[in-house]
Amino acid sequence: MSTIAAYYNNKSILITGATGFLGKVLMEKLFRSSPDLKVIYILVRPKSGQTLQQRVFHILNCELFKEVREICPNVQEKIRAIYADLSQDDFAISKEDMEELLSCTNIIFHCAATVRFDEPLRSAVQLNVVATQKLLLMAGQMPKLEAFIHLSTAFSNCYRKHIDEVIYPCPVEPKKIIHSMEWLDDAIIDEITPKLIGDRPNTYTYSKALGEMVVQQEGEKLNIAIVRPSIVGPTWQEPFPGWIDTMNGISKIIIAAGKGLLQLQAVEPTNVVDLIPADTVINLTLAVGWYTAVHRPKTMLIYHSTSGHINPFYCKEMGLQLTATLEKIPLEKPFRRPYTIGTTSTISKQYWNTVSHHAYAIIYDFYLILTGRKPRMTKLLNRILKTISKLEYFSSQSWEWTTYNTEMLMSQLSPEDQRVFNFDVRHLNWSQYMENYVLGIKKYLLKEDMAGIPEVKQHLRRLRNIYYFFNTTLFLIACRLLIARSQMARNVWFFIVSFCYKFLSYFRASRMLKA
Ligand SMILES: CCCCCCCCCCCCCCCCCCCCCC(=O)SCCNC(=O)CCNC(=O)[C@H](O)C(C)(C)COP(=O)(O)OP(=O)(O)OC[C@H]1O[C@@H](n2cnc3c(N)ncnc32)[C@H](O)[C@@H]1OP(=O)(O)O
Ligand SMILES: NC(=O)C1=CN([C@@H]2O[C@H](COP(=O)(O)OP(=O)(O)OC[C@H]3O[C@@H](n4cnc5c(N)ncnc54)[C@H](OP(=O)(O)O)[C@@H]3O)[C@@H](O)[C@H]2O)C=CC1
Repeated sequence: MSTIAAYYNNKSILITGATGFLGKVLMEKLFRSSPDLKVIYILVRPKSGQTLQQRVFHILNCELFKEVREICPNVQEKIRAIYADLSQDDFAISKEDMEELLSCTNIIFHCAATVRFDEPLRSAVQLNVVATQKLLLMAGQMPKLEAFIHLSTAFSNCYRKHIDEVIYPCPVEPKKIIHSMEWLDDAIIDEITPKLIGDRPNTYTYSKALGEMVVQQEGEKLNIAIVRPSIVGPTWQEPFPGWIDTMNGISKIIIAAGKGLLQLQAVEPTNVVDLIPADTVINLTLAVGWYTAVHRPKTMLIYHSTSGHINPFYCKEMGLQLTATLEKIPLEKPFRRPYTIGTTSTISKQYWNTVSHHAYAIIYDFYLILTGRKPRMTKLLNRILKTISKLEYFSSQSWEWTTYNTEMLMSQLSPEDQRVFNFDVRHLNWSQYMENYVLGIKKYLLKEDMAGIPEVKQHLRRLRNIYYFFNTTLFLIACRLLIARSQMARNVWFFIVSFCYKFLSYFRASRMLKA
């Protein structure tokens, strides 16, 4: 049996952010690989009118947990959902629940965070820094705690091009930031936010960097490690390929491209898209949990979960794969045929934005008005372009992450552990992965009907014909206008027509001779 899987058996595990994308994949893998674990405590808040129990029921009944439901029929009994709101001072956990957590927890996986790039600094700090600090305080009171694993992001120091497995301190101490958030009003915080975040693009990356500093400073007495994934994509292999249920940045680009709404993305074709599958991140996280608890490294280790250094996926390749896949597995109701253009040149971006986005939206809205309907495409397009512009910082650059600790950990694993907790992406086939990515988006995120694919393909063929007809008409109109105004254009036009005529006559004559 796998040593790591055996380690988690009979353990009481606390997970924050279990209702999120990575939290679900983490719980699933734990139940699948170590069905004899004692209990998983999850800190959950009621949301969207659902109680805690309804949320847990919903998670356990999703496709991701299909295999777990068979392997571990009593899975419901092994999950203890604890009411908690991490943005509140004491997490709003009841006294009894807190006592149970403090006395029983063996391992903590801290996944909860706000991942919105445009979160106001106050909320980002509250969740990604203050909540982390409080959880560390709680961890310090847990006599049975063996390891505390904190999920951060490989982009917490994205102002650097080369990122090592170390903490890079922020100029202002987290404690000072936390303190200032207590008395400054929102308007002032908004004003100083750009100065505080400095070269970072948003409050997310900044607050995650502060969170790491807090982990380093306050977790000194704990057995602690940080995992930093890059851009997390759907599952690669486990429990099945393509599972995804989150609309993160890159999925937004894929959906907008699949719906034919977005053709241009600010990317340098030779840049690397550092995608990492969710199951790879979770296998590494579980291996880190085991290693930290059993081998107790003297210093806190940071592990990068990235792909670019060993199996780079270039933007150009991704664009091509995406276009090909979206032809094979089209998304429902496309506005236009999916096509991808990647550029970072301002002039080129403006040209393609006008020709490829705005012109179509205006024409379509005009058509809607003519047919007595309300125009909506320009509004939708502007909204999508605004959203996508917030991702430009990440799509237009490349980073390099060192992975010595991740490689060291891999070398410490037995062959069986390397198989069961595989986090080696060297053999990941990106073309296959992209296909499963689109399939996963279609099936699990957009919940579209697979049986409708032939109909969509037919619709795409119609769109292609409209596109050719439209372009030919435009070309002919342009020629006609030019001919009317310029003797030179007239000469060129007559030359082309007479050349074509002569070629056709020759072709017909030679065919008649052969017959
Ligand atoms: C096509 C050409 C392709 C060419 C070639 C191909 C190569 C491509 C290469 C790509 C390179 C890599 C890219 C890197 C991306 C991520 C990097 C992550 C790095 C960090 C990693 C981490 O550690 S990060 C953790 C995860 N964190 C996120 O990943 C961001 C979360 N995200 C947000 O922080 C918010 O999203 C943000 C963004 C603030 C906007 O915020 P926002 O308010 O402007 O926009 P919203 O998202 O709220 O959407 C507002 C309304 O637009 C509607 N809409 C939105 N998209 C739509 C759509 N596609 N189709 C229809 N409709 C859509 C939506 O349905 C809403 O409508 P309604 O309001 O009616 O519901
Ligand atoms: N996804 C990605 O691309 C990447 C993610 N990461 C990191 O991985 C971790 C998990 O990310 P991911 O799963 O994608 O994020 P999600 O947004 O999918 O999940 C966030 C989780 O945090 C919980 N949460 C947020 N606010 C509160 C609160 N006030 N009280 C209690 N719980 C709260 C959410 O609960 P609820 O369901 O109630 O909202 C949810 O379970 C994060 O730390 C993130 O920074 C790092 C790199 C990339």
